[in-house]
Amino acid sequence: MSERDPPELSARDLIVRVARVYMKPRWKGWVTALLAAIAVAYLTTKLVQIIEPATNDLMVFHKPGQLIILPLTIALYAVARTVAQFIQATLVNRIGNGVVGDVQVQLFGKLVRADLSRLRSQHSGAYVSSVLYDAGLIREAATAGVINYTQNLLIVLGAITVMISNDLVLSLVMVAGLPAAGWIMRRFSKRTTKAARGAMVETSALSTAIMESLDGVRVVKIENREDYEEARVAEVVHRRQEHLIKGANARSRAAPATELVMTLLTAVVFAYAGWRSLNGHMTVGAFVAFMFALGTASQSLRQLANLQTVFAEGMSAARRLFAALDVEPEVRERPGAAPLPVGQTTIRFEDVGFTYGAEGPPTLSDVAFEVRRGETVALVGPSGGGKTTILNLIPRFYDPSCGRVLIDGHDLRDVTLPSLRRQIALVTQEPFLFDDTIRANIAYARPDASLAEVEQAARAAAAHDFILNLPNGYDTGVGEAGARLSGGQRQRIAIARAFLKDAPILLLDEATSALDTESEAQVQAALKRLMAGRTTILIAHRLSTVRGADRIYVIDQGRIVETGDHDSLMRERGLYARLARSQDLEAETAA
Ligand SMILES: Nc1ncnc2c1ncn2[C@@H]1O[C@H](COP(=O)(O)OP(=O)(O)OP(=O)(O)O)[C@@H](O)[C@H]1O
Repeated sequence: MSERDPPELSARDLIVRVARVYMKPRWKGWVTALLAAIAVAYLTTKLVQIIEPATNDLMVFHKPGQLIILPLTIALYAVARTVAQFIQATLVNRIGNGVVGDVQVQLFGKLVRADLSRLRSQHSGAYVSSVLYDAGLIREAATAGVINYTQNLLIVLGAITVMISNDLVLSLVMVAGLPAAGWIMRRFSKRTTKAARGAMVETSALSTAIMESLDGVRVVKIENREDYEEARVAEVVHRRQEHLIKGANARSRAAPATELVMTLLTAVVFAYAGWRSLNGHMTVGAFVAFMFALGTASQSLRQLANLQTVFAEGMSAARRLFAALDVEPEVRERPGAAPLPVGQTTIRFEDVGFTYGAEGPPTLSDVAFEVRRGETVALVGPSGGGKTTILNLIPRFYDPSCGRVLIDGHDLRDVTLPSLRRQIALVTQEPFLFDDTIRANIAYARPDASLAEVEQAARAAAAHDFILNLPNGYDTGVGEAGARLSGGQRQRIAIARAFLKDAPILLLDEATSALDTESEAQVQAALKRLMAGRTTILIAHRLSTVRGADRIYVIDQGRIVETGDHDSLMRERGLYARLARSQDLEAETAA
């Protein structure tokens, strides 16, 4: 039941795709930023070029006429360059953050629609890290990275041109040194790529470890495991640090190593230029200009070396991003799927088999039953028998591995997902509430519902009175996952949500297991009202709650092993009777 994983993309495919998806919609700004970067490179080259006449005319030939013109020209070039740099930076920031926003929204959109099996296969911390961290890395590579790279590359080329026009032989000596610098950059780039990948994996592990410790904070406290959790997180932090240090080292060594090559070449330049000057073949201006060009080129080369890391990290992030975006959910609508008509809402399982994951033993085998409109059917049986799995197949959280699930004769795989899920209300063991107001939580399925409708649903769910006693009534915030409410209150909010949704099919998963007697009585009464007139499938561990069901299916090891009402099943003296007896015994012991 796993989704199909896409093949890994090559570097070229990644670049093309980042350009198509994120850069194309912003091409005007991006091209302007690139033009600004080219202007910066051009003006830098101009500044390099002017050094020779400036030095010769002012220092060697002492031309007073140039005293104003040359410094003024330099100042003009410098101001123009700064303007171009401002334009470039502003655009790069705007485009970059736009890209981050796009990536984050797209990634979350994909996650929230992904198969349950996939979402369950990874900790949510990993998704959080991906949404927050990877997006930033892609931004850096796709905007600042590309534009600065172009700029610095052009500056290097410009500086080399100036050097060649000055002295061909000397330039050839310098150009001969470039492959050495290139080799160093490639070497370090490999290391940074590796470190970037490692850091990403550990960033996701870190979010996971932190979220897990906080989610389970009560267990951590009661078991005095704070030190252990701290050490666990410290270990991940340490591993992440190792990768970050390796990456940073490679990055910071790449620049000085490139610089070393350039400085060694400078020594060669001095030797050669000194010899030429002694013979009267080189002016001071030419030499100073050459050295200035060399300095500019080497600074840009250093920047290029640094940018290798940005690209390496961006590529790793883009690879992860697209791998996540390209996963096609298994549970999806067939082409031409039609809405499920609102009809009798008879649910039918036909020889359904189901296996979690690609292999492993089947969780369900030959499950066949029918629930007609308005009936209440209970699923009972030992823990792990497959009751929740049966329930999960009805809203298509998963699809059966074999057999069919039908509503009013329509195979669920042939109907549209929203139309199917509109007809189903689900109240689970641990109802989930969002960190929002009571009203928003009740109206989650119908955000347009009026306050009167929300109140009516809350009354039916025996929740209205306690809601009015809260500080802000229906506008009271419930806290993270409803933490400010009791278990019974959360249940009743979930029941109110189901009332408001008013769906013809009701799925109840052990809705009253965690409540005290008084809460349970209130919740039971509310559920009874909710079930009236709806097609209901109810899972319960406590058999006392299923006595009123029209039929009871006893599920054991993925199969229906007994069927009947309470009395007939008791007479059968099978598994149900045994479970009932053991629960009576427990009740007596508890009393
Ligand atoms: N996401 C999953 N991935 C793999 N196996 C799973 C998954 N969910 C459940 N199972 C396995 O499927 C089997 C049936 O689980 P299910 O939750 O349907 O049982 P249940 O009858 O509802 O149990 P309980 O009464 O304890 O809630 C169990 O063996 C369980 O380990």
